[in-house]
Amino acid sequence: MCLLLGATGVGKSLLVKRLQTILRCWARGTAASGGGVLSHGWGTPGVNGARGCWILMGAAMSPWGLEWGLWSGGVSGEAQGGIRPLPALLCPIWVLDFPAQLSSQDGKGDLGDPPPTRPTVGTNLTDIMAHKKITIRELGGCMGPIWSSYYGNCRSLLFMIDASDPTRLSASCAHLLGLLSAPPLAEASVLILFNKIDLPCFMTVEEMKSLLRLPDVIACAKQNIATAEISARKGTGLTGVLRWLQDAHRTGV
Ligand SMILES: Nc1nc2c(ncn2[C@@H]2O[C@H](COP(=O)(O)OP(=O)(O)OP(=O)(O)O)[C@@H](O)[C@H]2O)c(=O)[nH]1
Ligand SMILES: [Mg+2]
Repeated sequence: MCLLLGATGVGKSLLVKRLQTILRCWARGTAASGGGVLSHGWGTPGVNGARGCWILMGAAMSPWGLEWGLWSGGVSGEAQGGIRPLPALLCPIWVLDFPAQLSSQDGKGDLGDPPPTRPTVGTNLTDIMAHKKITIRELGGCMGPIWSSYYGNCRSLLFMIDASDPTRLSASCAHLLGLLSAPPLAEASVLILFNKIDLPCFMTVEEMKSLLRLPDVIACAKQNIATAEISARKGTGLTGVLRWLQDAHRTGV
């Protein structure tokens, strides 16, 4: 179980929806390539080499680019974007792996318009398949007073902070310290997410971390704590969140 916590309106529900969209997209991509995830290596152009080039280009562009490229299978990269198929008899084939970046500049492109969300009153359970099934339990920000009833059986914890609204930092800090000192969460891996980095803010994330005394908090906490800067709206940093979840849930529940 992964707990997803944070004040109301920080973007927890949108994050879960975006993670689902990304995973659906990857699942379709791997299915289109015959379910085969290509590994680094060499192949013959025109057989699987050209397709390998396509995968490289698609993955570098976006998951949608990847899907489109695979559907178009066999169309040369040159025709679609000025990337020439490699002329040699053997050309590299790349792993169809997590793309490093899933974002577009306007927040509408790759992942589509952000789906609407409503304040979560209560709790939302969502299963995602990131190599194995991971259940994410979002607790609405308004449930803060009773979050602790849900700490049991928690392997990982995503704690979200609104990076566009430093006025709520002190409340987030109090919540975070409460979580880190809760005995049932002593073994959990913790990822602190600074969300909404697409919005302008008068304070940088580094300044916020320093205000939160985050280096000291991390040094003193029992848990393994990582941080990430993301935009659930644009998709920035979400592949990193999925990787982190995979690692945190590699064993156990
Ligand atoms: N600009 C921007 N808006 C975001 C981002 N993430 C979420 N939002 C918006 O913030 C608002 C609140 O998002 P939710 O996902 O409902 O927030 P929540 O944390 O689930 O809130 P509760 O369920 O009330 O605890 C919505 O309008 C989202 O579209 C982001 O990265 N950037
Ligand atoms: Mg919500």
